Amino acid sequence: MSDEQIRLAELRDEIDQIDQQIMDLISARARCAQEVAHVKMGANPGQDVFFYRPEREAQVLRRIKDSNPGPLSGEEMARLFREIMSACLALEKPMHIAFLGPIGTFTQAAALKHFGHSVVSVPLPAIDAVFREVESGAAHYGVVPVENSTEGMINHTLDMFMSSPLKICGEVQLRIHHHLMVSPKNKDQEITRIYSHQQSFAQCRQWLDTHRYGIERVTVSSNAEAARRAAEEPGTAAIAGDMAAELYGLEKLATSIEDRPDNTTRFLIIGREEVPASGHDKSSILVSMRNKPGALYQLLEPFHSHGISLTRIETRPSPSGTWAYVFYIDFEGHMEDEQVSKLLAKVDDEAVELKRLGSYPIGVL
Ligand SMILES: C=C(O[C@@H]1C=C(C(=O)O)C=C[C@H]1O)C(=O)O
Repeated sequence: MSDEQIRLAELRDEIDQIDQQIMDLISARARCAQEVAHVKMGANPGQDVFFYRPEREAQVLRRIKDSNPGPLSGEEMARLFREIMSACLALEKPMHIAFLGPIGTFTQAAALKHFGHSVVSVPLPAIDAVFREVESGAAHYGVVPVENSTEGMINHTLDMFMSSPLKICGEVQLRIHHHLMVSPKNKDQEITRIYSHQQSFAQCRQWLDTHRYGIERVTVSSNAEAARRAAEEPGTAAIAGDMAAELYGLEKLATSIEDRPDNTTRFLIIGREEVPASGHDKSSILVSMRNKPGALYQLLEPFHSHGISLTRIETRPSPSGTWAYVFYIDFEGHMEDEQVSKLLAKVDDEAVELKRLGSYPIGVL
């Protein structure tokens, strides 16, 4: 054998030995997780056991990213541990995660990015159906889109929080890449119709006007539905993501056609319990104010005086009456923090209504 062949064989033997150690350690870790499940069940007999601990998972992933020695990037290493934790949690309790479907949507991709692939992901036809699935207990958690960097807030999600008892338990961001895709069997046919979701058409408007001007654009309920139709109907194409292309066997004619290169959608994890502090958290509230001069100043001044950073403020028409508004506010910190607790007491004094939507770990992946 040549020197290179001898060296290759030595390295492969070393990799085999390391793989055995990794497998042994992951198995030992999984057995620990099983023991943790028993401890959780014994801690509060007869009460709901929340096996999924968002704050703990965020701490694990953040520590992995911060202590990663390379050569893999911190993101890559955290994604590997995300899947290990997902498998460990599934040993404790298989998580049922409802998401805005159908299968193949960006929301499903966000759900799998946040929870890992060892969950049972359940597609629902609309955002309110996702809320209802979690409220009823049919799903442990839900994943819904809340804002896009190009198109702004998803109002249906914000409006659901006005009436739902659910809490925000986490957040996850996804870079959104849109592709123009067709069925391979129709690849040589002229495209006379393009299917996609309204948000996707809006995020690719300039590209379409430049490269596919004049072709009919038909809005459908989701990108996955667009891909399904393009797979079945000759002369049609879809704008959708990688998951939909793979799911429906479509070929990409043009990739990453979104107008803004940083096109990102933020998703919320909704659940039935409040999340303890992880050390790197944010909070969300809904506040309705009397419609009088200085109302907005009265609402925002306490954030300044208590040194709390706002990360998002949106207004929505209040269901209670004409021209009354509800403010949807995200800010840094956890509601258990002393300064945040004082802030919310002050806001509560000024507001007509204050609804605490939840405190949750800042997204890690
Ligand atoms: C092991 C636990 O249960 C779950 C699994 C975790 C893990 O694999 O690290 C972390 C948090 C929980 O979602 C735990 O609560 O510590």
